[in-house]
Amino acid sequence: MPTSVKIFDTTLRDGTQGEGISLSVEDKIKIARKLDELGVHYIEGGWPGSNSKDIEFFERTRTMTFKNAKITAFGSTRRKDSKACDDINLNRLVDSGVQVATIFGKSWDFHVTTAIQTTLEENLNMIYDSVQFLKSKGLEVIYDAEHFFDGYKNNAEYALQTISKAQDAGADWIVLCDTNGGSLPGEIAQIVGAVKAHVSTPVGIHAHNDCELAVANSLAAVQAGAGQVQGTINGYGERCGNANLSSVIPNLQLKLGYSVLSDEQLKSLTSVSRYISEIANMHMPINQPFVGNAAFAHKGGIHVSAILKDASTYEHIKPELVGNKQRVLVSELAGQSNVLVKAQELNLDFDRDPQKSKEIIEKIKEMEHQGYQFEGADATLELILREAFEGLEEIFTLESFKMLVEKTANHAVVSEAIVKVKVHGETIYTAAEGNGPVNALDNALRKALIQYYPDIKNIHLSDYKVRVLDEKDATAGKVRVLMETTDFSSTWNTLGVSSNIIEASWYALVDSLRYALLGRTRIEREDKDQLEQLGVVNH
Ligand SMILES: CC(=O)SCCNC(=O)CCNC(=O)[C@H](O)C(C)(C)COP(=O)(O)OP(=O)(O)OC[C@H]1O[C@@H](n2cnc3c(N)ncnc32)[C@H](O)[C@@H]1OP(=O)(O)O
Ligand SMILES: CC(=O)C(=O)O
Repeated sequence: MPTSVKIFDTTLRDGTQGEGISLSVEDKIKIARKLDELGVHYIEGGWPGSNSKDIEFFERTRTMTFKNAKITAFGSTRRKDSKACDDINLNRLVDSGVQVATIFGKSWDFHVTTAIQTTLEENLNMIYDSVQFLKSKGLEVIYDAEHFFDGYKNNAEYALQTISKAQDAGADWIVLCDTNGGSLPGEIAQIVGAVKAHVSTPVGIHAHNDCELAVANSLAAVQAGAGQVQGTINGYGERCGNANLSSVIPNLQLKLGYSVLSDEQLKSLTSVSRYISEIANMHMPINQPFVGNAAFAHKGGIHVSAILKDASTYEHIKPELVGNKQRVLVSELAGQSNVLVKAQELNLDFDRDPQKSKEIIEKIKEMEHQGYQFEGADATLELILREAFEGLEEIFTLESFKMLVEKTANHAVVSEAIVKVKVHGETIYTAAEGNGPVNALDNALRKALIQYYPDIKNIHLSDYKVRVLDEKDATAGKVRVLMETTDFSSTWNTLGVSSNIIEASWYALVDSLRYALLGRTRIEREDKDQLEQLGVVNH
């Protein structure tokens, strides 16, 4: 049985077959560089026979140096009833300049007769001729046996004949594909075992996630003798995606003891996975195992109390092993421990005053009962904690505000806000228009404050969400406004709750400015450092 496993990353090929993902050549190159730093062994860059973007990717990468990974180009076996040497796709693989070609061929008799509409014999010839042609050009050849598991279940003898043909023609790897993602781990293990008894060529696995089992199936295949796992970062890919390498890799290395990456490389997994989600412009689920923001976040008071004694009470691995970190959330489910940990995180000067933390917990629970929810509003929570532990200076006080919203038959809606605030003992009136009432209020408040706090010109509202709260007693008829503000190098979130949407927005707005003016925290700086490392923040 192998003790090491090769990782074949297909984020740039099968990953881009996922709905909503489209990468430019520049994006692909950035991702390839990151994957190489992570330490994957193969990077499948695309299909040169498919489009000019992929041809350009290979043109550019052929002169680049990769420390760890081999770049591979993807294609299919030759078209039916033709010669391999005349096949455009196979020639594009050779012309791409890669040293490794990955081609897929049919294993399932039903696909041979229905999808490509040829004979079982001709399909065997297509496989043999194509692998042999690429080998004759000096390439390492990875043969992806498409639909192998479905083919084996339907006609095991034929499925085995197809991979024997690839082996006879000199394939370096035979990768068994669960293309439709419908197999279960027990079946995968049994069939990989049967294949291992049939061929001597090293075997790999390529699993799709249609039953949410791609990671489990990949692990089962490795345990049955597969030495290569194909997958994508964050599980991107056709339909429900491919095996998620951000989970496959740590499971193989930390749970099953296979050698995959170095310890240092494994520590970059979280940042690589988040970097790729940024470049792909795909939302990263917070609860993604190992690398998600919530993968080691503790909310329940019981959990937090225990992790303070020993983190392994509620953590299956040390988050640092994969470059993630522990987080403690404060909410209505919190106990005193949550507040103490949060206060420590914020570097607050407190002397473990149990009475004070108890009061804060009570206050937070009451506010959550009224509709506040602090998990998404770290800045508002921080202001509450700073206020309680350190006391905060008042940057201004509201005397009043008024809103005017006017719509005439012939003109678009105009919003205007008039604000009266007291700053440093002086009362200031301002009025401003905006493209909506909240924008007008924001503009008027800034106008009042800018002479005292010129820094606010650099901050902007970047997101605004309103949620109508459930009809529970305390929250009936209320809305919760969540605001995101940015200074283009960091962002922070604040929150307001009221039965009036303008008042809720006001609370969130005031907190967003207070937070900006009262100084960023260690956490904000850390996040910024992390984003800089990821290359997401530009100066
Ligand atoms: C399991 C997988 O994920 S495989 C990868 C799937 N990815 C993609 O398809 C993305 C890239 N694809 C493309 O850009 C295009 O489909 C191309 C350029 C490859 C082919 O385009 P076209 O020539 O217009 O063919 P089209 O896509 O309509 O049909 C596929 C053809 O390939 C044939 N084909 C399918 N699999 C194979 C195979 N393993 N070996 C040989 N031929 C095959 C089909 O029979 C069909 O031929 P037909 O037109 O004679 O019926
Ligand atoms: C090759 C491939 O992508 C598959 O069979 O799913």
